[in-house]
Formats: sequence, C-alpha cells, structure tokens
Amino acid sequence: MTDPTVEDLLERVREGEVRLHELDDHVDAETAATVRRRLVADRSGADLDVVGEYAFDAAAADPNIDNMIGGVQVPLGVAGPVAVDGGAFEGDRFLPMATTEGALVASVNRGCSVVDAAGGATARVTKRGMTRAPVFRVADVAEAEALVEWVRDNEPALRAAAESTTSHGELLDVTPYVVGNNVYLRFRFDTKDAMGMNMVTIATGEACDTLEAETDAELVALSGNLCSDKKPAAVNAVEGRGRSVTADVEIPREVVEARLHTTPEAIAEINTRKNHVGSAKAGSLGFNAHVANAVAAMFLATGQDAAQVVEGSNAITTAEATADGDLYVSVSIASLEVGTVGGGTKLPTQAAGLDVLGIRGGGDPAGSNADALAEAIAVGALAGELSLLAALGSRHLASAHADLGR
Ligand SMILES: CC(C)(COP(=O)([O-])OP(=O)([O-])OC[C@H]1O[C@@H](n2cnc3c(N)ncnc32)[C@H](O)[C@@H]1OP(=O)([O-])[O-])[C@@H](O)C(=O)NCCC(=O)NCCSC(=O)C[C@@](C)(O)CC(=O)[O-]
Ligand SMILES: NC(=O)C1=CN([C@@H]2O[C@H](COP(=O)(O)OP(=O)(O)OC[C@H]3O[C@@H](n4cnc5c(N)ncnc54)[C@H](OP(=O)(O)O)[C@@H]3O)[C@@H](O)[C@H]2O)C=CC1
Repeated sequence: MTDPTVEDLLERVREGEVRLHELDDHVDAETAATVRRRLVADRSGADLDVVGEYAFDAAAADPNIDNMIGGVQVPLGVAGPVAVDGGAFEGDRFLPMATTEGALVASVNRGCSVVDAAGGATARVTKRGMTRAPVFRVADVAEAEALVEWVRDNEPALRAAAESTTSHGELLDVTPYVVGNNVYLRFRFDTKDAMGMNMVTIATGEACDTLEAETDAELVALSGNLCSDKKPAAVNAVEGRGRSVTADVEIPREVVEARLHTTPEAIAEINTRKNHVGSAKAGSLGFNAHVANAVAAMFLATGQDAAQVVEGSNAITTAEATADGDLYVSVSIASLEVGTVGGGTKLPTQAAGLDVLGIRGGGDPAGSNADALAEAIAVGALAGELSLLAALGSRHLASAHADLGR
C-alpha cells in the first residue's frame, strides 16, 4: 500500500526540494527512514524490506545514527555461564556475543567450561583513563618548552575548565609531547561508567579555550592523533586507554587433557612460538591469537563503539606449564574502551546484552559497571585464547571451522 506522505516526500527529495538528511524535520523518524529506504532501494535496485524490519524506536536512535534507513541484525549467542572473581564483576554469568563467525561462540563456550571446571577466572581493571590529545602550533622549541611549563603550573585551571562541562568526568593528568613546533597534550580523564569519548572531547575543548586565552599557542586540531582513537598505536598498548584489564586462570592438567585434548606444555609452546615470536616478527601490537574476536562480539552485543575494537586488540596472552604440571593462562588488554551508559548502550537489544551481564547503566560506585564490563570481556577473551590455542595444539582449527562455520 502506498502512503501519500511517503510518496509526496519521495517526490520532493527527487526534485531537490528536501535533502535526504532533512527528512526528519518534516516527518517522524520512522517515516523519514522509510522514505530514505525507498529512495535507496529505487536507485540501487536492492530489496531493502528486511532492512526495514528493525526492533528499536527510530526516534530513540537519533543520537546513534544519521540518514537512517533501517537496521542490520547480527545473530546473538551466549558463552558460559562462567564463574568470575573480579574487582567489579562477580558471579556466574553468561557472556553475550554477537557475531557472524561460526565456531567463535562454540570456542569461547568451550573455554568458559574449562575455566569453570578450574574454579573460575580472576579479573581486575588495573588502570583507567580515557584520553584526548589536541595538537597546538607554537613558534619554536623554546615556546614549546614554555607551553609545557605553563601546562605543568596551570593544571588546576585546566582541570576546572574541563570539569565544568561534566558532572561525572574527572581530569586525571595532562601529558605533554613536543615534536618541533608541535605540542601535543594528552588529557586523561576518569569517565566513570561512560566510554567517554564525547565527554572528554567536550571537556578537553573547554580546557583548550582556557589555554589559548592564556598562552601564545594556537590549537590546530582538538584531536592530534596522540589520543589515539580508532587507529593501531603503541601509545595505547604501553600507556593504556579506557580500561587496562587482566584476566587469568590456572587449569589442572587433567582438565586440559580431557576437555582441550592437549597438554599444558603444548599450549605454552604454541603461545610462545605463535603469539610472542610470530607476533614480534609480524610487527604486531597484539601478542595474542584472537582477542579481537571476543572484544568485537561483546562490543556488538552491548552497544560499544565497534571501531574501538582496534584498541581492544592490544593484548598480550601468556601461558606456562606450572611446576605442578598444570596450565597458567592470562590475557592483559591494555586499552579496552567500554561504557555501560551513553553511546549505543541505550538501544534496546544492546541494553538487553548489558542486562545479561547484570551491569546496565550507572554503577554504584560510579565506574564500577564499566569496570565490570571490561572484566567480563577480558574473561571472554581468555576463554577464546585457551580454546583456540588448544585447537591448534590438537590440530582441530580447520576441522572445527569446516564443521561449524560453513
Ligand atoms: C569448535 C570446538 C569448540 C570443538 O571442540 P571439541 O572439544 O571437539 O568439542 P566438544 O563437542 O567435545 O565440546 C566441548 C565443549 O565445547 C563447547 N561447544 C562445542 N560445540 C559447541 C556449539 N556448537 N555451540 C556452543 N558450544 C559448543 C561446549 O562448551 C562443549 O562442552 P559441553 O557443553 O558439551 O560439555 C573447538 O574445536 C574449538 O574451539 N576450535 C577453535 C575455534 C576457534 O577458536 N575459532 C576462533 C576463530 S578463528 C579466527 O577468527 C582467528 C584466527 C584463527 O585467524 C587467528 C589466528 O591467526 O590465530
Ligand atoms: N566526540 C568524539 O570525538 C567521539 C565520539 N564517539 C562516540 O561517543 C559516544 C560515547 O561517548 P560518551 O561520552 O561515553 O557518551 P555520551 O556522549 O552518550 O555521554 C555520556 C554521558 O552520560 C552521563 N552519565 C550519566 N551517568 C553516568 C555515569 N555513571 N558515568 C559516567 N557518565 C554518566 C555523563 O554526563 P555528564 O558528563 O554531564 O556527567 C556522560 O557525559 C559513542 O557514541 C561514540 O561512538 C566516539 C569516538 C570519538
């Protein structure tokens, strides 16, 4: 059935009277999406009916998407339940994972069952702080030095300016970097339960206004790439960004042999030769097998910013056979950028993913829910590492994907 409003708007867009992104000014968000979808379908010849079958309120998604035409669905599975002794995440929980890679959830699920059989994993957030690093132009290195000194002497003023824009964010420190006549100031904030990129960008902008009013430096760009957001960068792997989180477990030899079909020694050797030596030779920032898999699947399931999987793969896996012949395994993710408020966390299916973990919204104390999410993801990554290393040891990687992933 044709809707006169849709037909009329389609015509007006085709005539150039209304721009595609201005449709929401004329009709409700859902109708605007329908008009855009029809237009794209007509132009491309694609059948977009299924894209129009989305389960969220189009108006509520306004902060999350521009030029919306519908929704993409990603299958959602669970691994676990798995017992976790965390600094913030406690208990036996299922881990929600959204992915299109067959065998991935099975792998993490197997890892979770092994972790559980070993009595559970331990997880802790060891550092927190979301960063934004503006770049300033100065005349020369003498002025650069003067600016760095000014920043050191005036941190309270920068803090007051930055924190005037947020009731949750706290400026932790400002680290200067000088390159010729460029000065980069890496502002680091405690963003509590928010991932914090909007929060710290707004707060840093305010601090930059103060700095420009008081010094000769000129702001060139509010993000100068030393932050560093959504790019592989050693600064994040070394200094951390978002949450730095570690999970570990010690697994009795008999559990390794019965459930993973291999030995602690074999897993330790594969970890060294593959994750450490192979990664070093490849020039990789990630010294792990597939931490990005658990990070990406749990990011999608809980409304995180998918592009930040880049930083989430800055992880080191260690594995060793203990003196008792058991297996110790750990995963340390240096820069896991997560939140349980803001961004995509409010969308209904993503909020449901956080509910599965029991950590939707603001934590008590503030920041504890985002810590818990980081710990849950680290345990998922640990389970995935265990299972994949074992599959390589028992030579099951190819057959597992042939059976489950095609
Ligand atoms: C596939 C398995 C788990 C089979 O492993 P298995 O030991 O032969 O399976 P099983 O049938 O004996 O079951 C053992 C447990 O696995 C789980 N399990 C088993 N099947 C399922 C299923 N359908 N759905 C959910 N859970 C499943 C489940 O926990 C089960 O215990 P139970 O509950 O029965 O007591 C194993 O071979 C495996 O983990 N393989 C590795 C696969 C993997 O890790 N893939 C990751 C993606 S690879 C990639 O993307 C990155 C890569 C590889 O390129 C990175 C790199 O370079 O290294
Ligand atoms: N701007 C940019 O450069 C970039 C933006 N993004 C996007 O930014 C979004 C995430 O930014 P983010 O700032 O996290 O989210 P939001 O912009 O959605 O802001 C979250 C706000 O929630 C409020 N809040 C309420 N309860 C809490 C609590 N318990 N802990 C912390 N804050 C709380 C805070 O308000 P208040 O501050 O008033 O206290 C906070 O600023 C994502 O959509 C992401 O895609 C991603 C990369 C770059």
